[in-house]
Amino acid sequence: MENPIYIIGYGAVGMALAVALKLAGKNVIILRGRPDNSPGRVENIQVAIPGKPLLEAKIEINTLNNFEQLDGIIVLTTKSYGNKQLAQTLKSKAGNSPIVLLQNGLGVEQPFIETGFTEIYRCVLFITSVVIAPGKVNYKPVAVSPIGVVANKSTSLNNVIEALDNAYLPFKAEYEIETIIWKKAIANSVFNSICPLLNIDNGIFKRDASALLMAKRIITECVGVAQAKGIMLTVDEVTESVLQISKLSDGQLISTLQDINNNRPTEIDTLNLQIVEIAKTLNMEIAVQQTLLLGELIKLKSGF
Ligand SMILES: NC(=O)C1=CN([C@@H]2O[C@H](COP(=O)(O)OP(=O)(O)OC[C@H]3O[C@@H](n4cnc5c(N)ncnc54)[C@H](OP(=O)(O)O)[C@@H]3O)[C@@H](O)[C@H]2O)C=CC1
Ligand SMILES: CC(C)(CO)C(=O)C(=O)O
Repeated sequence: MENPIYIIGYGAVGMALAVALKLAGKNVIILRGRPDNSPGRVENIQVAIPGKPLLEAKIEINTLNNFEQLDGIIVLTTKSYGNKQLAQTLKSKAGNSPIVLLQNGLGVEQPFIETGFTEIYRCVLFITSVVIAPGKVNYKPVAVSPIGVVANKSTSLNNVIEALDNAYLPFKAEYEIETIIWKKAIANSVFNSICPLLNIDNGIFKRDASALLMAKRIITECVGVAQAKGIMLTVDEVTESVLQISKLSDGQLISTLQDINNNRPTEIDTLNLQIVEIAKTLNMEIAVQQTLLLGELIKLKSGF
């Protein structure tokens, strides 16, 4: 049997990906992201796609504590605030396994670089997936998700794509991943701050011109930082992307709002607040005041 694909994180993305890969004939194991001493088990996971027959597959759910060594691609679908701890935990188990980060945000790969991982890939996920019951997610693919290289000393990007690409959650190789990461991170800095503060769904920007105007102010600040880093993005193209996401996820609550509602930490540190940190290194702090304020308000609202 081929080496397993280890999916770390038993959440909305991890479950959808595990079922998609299993149905493509892959050997998949989900490992819980948080420390857990439970024994391994097999669970039937269901993925509901609008207008399509229900997908389901039996998936092994296990914990990192039960594995001394991971010989296979490791795919991270956990929340980004756990990365420092996970990089430490995975350090002794991962050997030279490639690690693929499927998380939103900027700088999420940093803990893995600092811990000495040599083969790191980042994906920008164009899907929406929400847990609706234990072992069941509502899932919608939006576009093919690009994966690019962050650090690579051996296996090629194409091997990773070959292992992960599938009919339900398709992936493609991307050689300019940094620009796409920034574009999505700026879009998320809009959705993940404004929507929770207004306690409203993602459709607000296509419904309400004044909300879109507010989004544009954040986009303008963040694009300024991106451009100063040499990332060639324009305010218009990021605004277009926000409008498109707003249309496609109308009625849906952004993860940060779900996190606040469920009394969980949020990923705002790797969104608005990370862009502010990058701005500081460029002496541009004064240019990201609104991005900072929204990030700090999210911190206050979430209590973490
Ligand atoms: N859902 C979506 O539509 C999209 C999500 N993303 C991104 O994908 C990533 C995963 O999102 P999603 O699956 O929705 O999130 P969920 O909240 O559904 O699941 C995330 C998983 O993270 C794990 N986790 C929570 N806290 C920690 C921690 N401190 N340390 C390690 N692991 C932890 C938990 O795993 P466990 O239960 O195994 O312990 C949890 O199941 C995020 O970065 C998100 O921004 C990007 C695009 C779309
Ligand atoms: C903006 C959105 C909804 C796009 O998939 C997303 O990234 C998320 O749910 O975290």
